Amino acid sequence: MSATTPATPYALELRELRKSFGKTEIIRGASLAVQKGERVAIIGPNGAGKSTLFNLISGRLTPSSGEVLLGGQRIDGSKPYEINRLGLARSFQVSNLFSKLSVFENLRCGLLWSTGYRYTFLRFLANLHDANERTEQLLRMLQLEKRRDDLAMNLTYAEQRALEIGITIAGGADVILLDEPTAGMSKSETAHFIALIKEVTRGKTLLTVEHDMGVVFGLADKIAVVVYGQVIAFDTPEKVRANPAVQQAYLGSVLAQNQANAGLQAAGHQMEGAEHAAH
Ligand SMILES: Nc1ncnc2c1ncn2[C@@H]1O[C@H](COP(=O)(O)OP(=O)(O)OP(=O)(O)O)[C@@H](O)[C@H]1O
Repeated sequence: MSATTPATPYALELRELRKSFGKTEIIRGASLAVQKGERVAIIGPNGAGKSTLFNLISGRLTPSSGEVLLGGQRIDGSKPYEINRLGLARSFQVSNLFSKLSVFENLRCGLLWSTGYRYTFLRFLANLHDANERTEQLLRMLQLEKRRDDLAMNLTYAEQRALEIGITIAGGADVILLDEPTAGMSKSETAHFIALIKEVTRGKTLLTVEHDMGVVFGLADKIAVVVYGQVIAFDTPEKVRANPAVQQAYLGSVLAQNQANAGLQAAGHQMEGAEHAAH
């Protein structure tokens, strides 16, 4: 036996990842190490390379150089379904739901697909009972029990997003990638949905690409700031918010913009106060 105990591998690790499209390098040596169970929001300006990073992690794109490791195992160069089998699932857009299947059937398909039922019919039968039970559990978790037998196409937008996340987690992957999970939702739907995501991904490692700072600060244990194809900061929300390099490159302007409206009202009150003091 070796005298040194190997350290627990990261749930997901990017090592000096690079990706060029033609002559243009878009990902320029991005590194990131995510611990098991962490919830990470990837933020950054438009065109910084966030979606490209997601595509490199999930196998949709192959890196020009560098490594992607899932639980310590190299996955760069593997196909998306192989990466999925190894325990990484990525959310799909609503349009990828089976619109003419019921909510229950959509979830069960997601579950059976990831458990590899299609190899043999006997395995399919053996899995079916378990799959039905697990699907019922998921329905409860997603708060979609009342919609169990409705067709996916008849759900509200927020319910479709919930179903899509349900399908993503159905196969039991440990690492989940969600692309702007609350995009297009109202404020109250968003708040509810953040709580739902936290609930259904408890204990899992979660990465989201997110533009909405409310969602970022509500959901993430850590924030990875991507600027010009590199991860320029990776830390807790408080530390990222206070990081001068992040302020300068990105967050300062975004937060300033987000707070502008609220700030106007506060400024109004301060002005009133100042006028009273002057008199
Ligand atoms: N397949 C591709 N071929 C050529 N260029 C691409 C390809 N995919 C992405 N790009 C370019 O890479 C850059 C980064 O794009 P990407 O979508 O990763 O950024 P992003 O940070 O997700 O942006 P946004 O926040 O606007 O969604 C962009 O300039 C984009 O045009």
